[in-house]
Amino acid sequence: MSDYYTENPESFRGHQLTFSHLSVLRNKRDILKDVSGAANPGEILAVMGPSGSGKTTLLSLLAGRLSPGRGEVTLNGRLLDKQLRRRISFVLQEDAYLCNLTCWDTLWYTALLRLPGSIPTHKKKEIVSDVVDMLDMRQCLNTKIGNEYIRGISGGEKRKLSIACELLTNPVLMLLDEPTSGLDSSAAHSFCSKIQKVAKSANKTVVMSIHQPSSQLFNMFDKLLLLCDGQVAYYGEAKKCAQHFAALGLPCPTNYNIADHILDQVKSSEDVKRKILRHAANQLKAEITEAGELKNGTADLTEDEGDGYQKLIATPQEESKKATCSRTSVPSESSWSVLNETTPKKLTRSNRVRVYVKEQLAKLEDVKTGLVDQVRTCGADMLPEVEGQICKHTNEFKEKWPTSFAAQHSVLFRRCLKQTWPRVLSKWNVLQMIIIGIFAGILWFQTKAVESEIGNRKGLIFFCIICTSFCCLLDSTISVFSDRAVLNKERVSGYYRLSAYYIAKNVSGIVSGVLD
Ligand SMILES: Nc1ncnc2c1ncn2[C@@H]1O[C@H](COP(=O)(O)OP(=O)(O)OP(=O)(O)O)[C@@H](O)[C@H]1O
Repeated sequence: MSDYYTENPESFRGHQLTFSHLSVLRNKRDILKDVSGAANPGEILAVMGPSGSGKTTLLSLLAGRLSPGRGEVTLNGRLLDKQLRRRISFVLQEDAYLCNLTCWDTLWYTALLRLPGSIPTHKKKEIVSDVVDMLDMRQCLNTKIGNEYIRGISGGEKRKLSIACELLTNPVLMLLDEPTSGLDSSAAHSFCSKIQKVAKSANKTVVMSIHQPSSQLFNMFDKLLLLCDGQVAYYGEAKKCAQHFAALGLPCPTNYNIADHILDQVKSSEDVKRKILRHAANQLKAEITEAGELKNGTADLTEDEGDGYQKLIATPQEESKKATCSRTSVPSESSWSVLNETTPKKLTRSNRVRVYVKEQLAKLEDVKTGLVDQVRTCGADMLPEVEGQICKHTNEFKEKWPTSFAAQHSVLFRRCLKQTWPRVLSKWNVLQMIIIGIFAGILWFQTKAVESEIGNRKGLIFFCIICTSFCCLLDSTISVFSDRAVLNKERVSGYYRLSAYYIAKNVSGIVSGVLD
């Protein structure tokens, strides 16, 4: 794997996604109601539910593309802002592409548009190559994407391409909306194992909505969020879900796919649904009460201690233990038990939390002092370099666009030409031009070079100009509709400025029109 995925420590450390009490109301109907949960780095959170249960709406909220009526979404404790939103990738159910480009062209132009201009070209090629290898896409690199008229890459390859385009930017969070729809169970399994590999090796947080996974696929998920009519029917470890439903008196029959079983239950009678939802709501309430008890214990902490506490209360919840503990310095289950054993029994729970927070803050202070000392021992010369690196990373993510206007225009111009080129050079277009040429030749054959023929000659020039302009205009008008989905997708993801696209499209249209 390229060091691009690991060299930025901030991104490799991973981002924990937390969403709490999300509610969306549309046309007086609760599309989502009080949905809470979390997803950890290196893990896959699967969102399941019957059709219309609110999976896509939830993913749109998590991507920051929709504002919730209530609730909040945070990444590593920070509310989603414009800067963070740009580091989230959202792969839609139906993705749009330029049909005449090959997979390699698509990836390469995406890399040129989305990777910061400061990365040299050879490094960008290396990154694209790595992503191709990660998703095992070598065999379709030179195949056109295609559309309903042009035979192109398969549905599964299209899904991989969508994910590859997003992986190029090294996102901190990947949201995939039904990435396996349209794939057979073995293709879906192989696809998800690749996603799992990427999540684990690059420490990405992955949330995917899925309809009806096979049992093999279901076992790959670390956590599961089951939705029923926009409400949480189950949230927790995927492998504990069978046990949970059995405890509710709804055991999964032997040799039956647990994913199918739980979907059947949330689609069954109103009584069963109510029972499942009530139980999930009670569970959530219990967790909130526990968190509330812990929070009360920090009322008299200082501001710094309070910050440490926020990290601490995130960890007792079962879901956040594993990943955060391995990557960051938040306590693990074992540290909780150590804490319980080593602190005097008379201390209340809130006081134990306080002692623990103080210890952790002291440790962090030690680490900070150690780092400063290390830099000092290596020589003061290193400081400007370190500072420069920090500023570079920070600025790269603060800048509004990853590349300059000129670079965007140049890439978009080449891409537009590549997209229109096959049409300009198509046999039908060449034949059309020959017929128009013959027609004009017959009409204006052997026009004499005398004053009385000036009108005729003007007519010929007018005909040629109108013919070229209309072909150009018609082509642009048609392509606006076909390219619109691509433009929308790329604009929402912040690929480029609209002005750069508009100018590139027009200039390439004129060039193709003249060559036509
Ligand atoms: N803007 C809107 N106005 C009114 N209703 C909406 C709006 N957006 C979504 N809905 C409704 O909200 C419900 C949830 O939609 P959503 O697309 O999130 O479901 P889903 O679980 O992703 O479904 P599927 O699995 O079929 O893709 C649907 O019943 C849909 O009709």
